[in-house]
Amino acid sequence: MAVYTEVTDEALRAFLAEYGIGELQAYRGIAEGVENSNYALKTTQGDFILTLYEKRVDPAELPWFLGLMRHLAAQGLSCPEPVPGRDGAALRQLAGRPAAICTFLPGFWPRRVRPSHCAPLGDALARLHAAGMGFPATRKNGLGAEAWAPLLDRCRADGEPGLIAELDAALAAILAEWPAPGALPIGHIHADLFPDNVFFLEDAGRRPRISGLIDFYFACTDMLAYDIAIVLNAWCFESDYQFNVTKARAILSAYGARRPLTPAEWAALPVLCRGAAMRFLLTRLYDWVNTPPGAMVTRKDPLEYLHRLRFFAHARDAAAIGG
Ligand SMILES: Nc1ncnc2c1ncn2[C@@H]1O[C@H](COP(=O)(O)OP(=O)(O)OP(=O)(O)O)[C@@H](O)[C@H]1O
Ligand SMILES: N[C@@H](CCO)C(=O)O
Repeated sequence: MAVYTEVTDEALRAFLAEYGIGELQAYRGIAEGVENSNYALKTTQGDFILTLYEKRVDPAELPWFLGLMRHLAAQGLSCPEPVPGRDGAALRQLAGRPAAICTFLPGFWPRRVRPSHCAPLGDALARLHAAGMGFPATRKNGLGAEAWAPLLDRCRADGEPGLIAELDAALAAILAEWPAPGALPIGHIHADLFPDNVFFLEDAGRRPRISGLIDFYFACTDMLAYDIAIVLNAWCFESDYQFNVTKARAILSAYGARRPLTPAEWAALPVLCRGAAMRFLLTRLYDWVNTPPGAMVTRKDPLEYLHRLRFFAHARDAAAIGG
């Protein structure tokens, strides 16, 4: 579940009085998500999402995330748009936590990814990258390549020794090949565009179209192709860990129709995919060894990403992963 901070009825009504978004009619905590506390609000003026920012989000960075979301929405990308209070401020305090209200997006995230989700996804990722171009402020990727060795060290004492040894070797190989700064095009990337952060609506023929992208709290300024690598990791593996090259091709060709990849990006794609697998493996492993038994949060399985890492380690070139 992800309601770490409980909000009382009274506190919420007092909070909403600072906005001009109507009277509260109903609200409920949202069980999904692991990072922040989320509430769905219904007011006399419509539906909204209230987020209370928890552990991993640095409050000093919230203006950047909210500013990026505002910028992307203004460029026509469908994403949550921060709603300002009567005083113009979108970032406020509630129940002792930084909090913001954003617009509600309709649609559902795909519990089972079908190939037909993948072209719209690739297209949306390219649109996101294009829309981000005019946002001037940058944010370093706090979970980028230089964060991985320290993260692995913090898992070392509690991780299974065979696994830690495999990760040590894999990480050394990834870092040895990692693109140098400036080698690939950079921009603002989502950095966590998993199926649960992409909402779809379907027409009568079950053809999905994207209704919006959510959860920009890992967004940062990094290699655009690294965002593609994250998406290939998160969307293209079946439950038996088989890589679905049809899905990957659909993502890559729809993305490339809007922004063709450079030869250097194609060449780097396999190592970027290994790096992305390593990043999610490590954060999941860290959470796995540091979440106390009985905590009210669903831990995600790190080993899913070990299988992905092993797959990408055998991919000789981009053609092996759908390029
Ligand atoms: N703008 C929005 N419109 C509609 N629903 C939303 C919106 N933002 C969040 N939600 C709902 O809240 C859930 C959790 O949101 P989100 O993924 O941002 O949380 P989180 O705690 O940051 O999770 P994680 O980082 O684990 O994905 C979503 O699956 C969705 O159901
Ligand atoms: N998408 C992440 C969770 C945090 O955003 C994962 O699946 O490990």
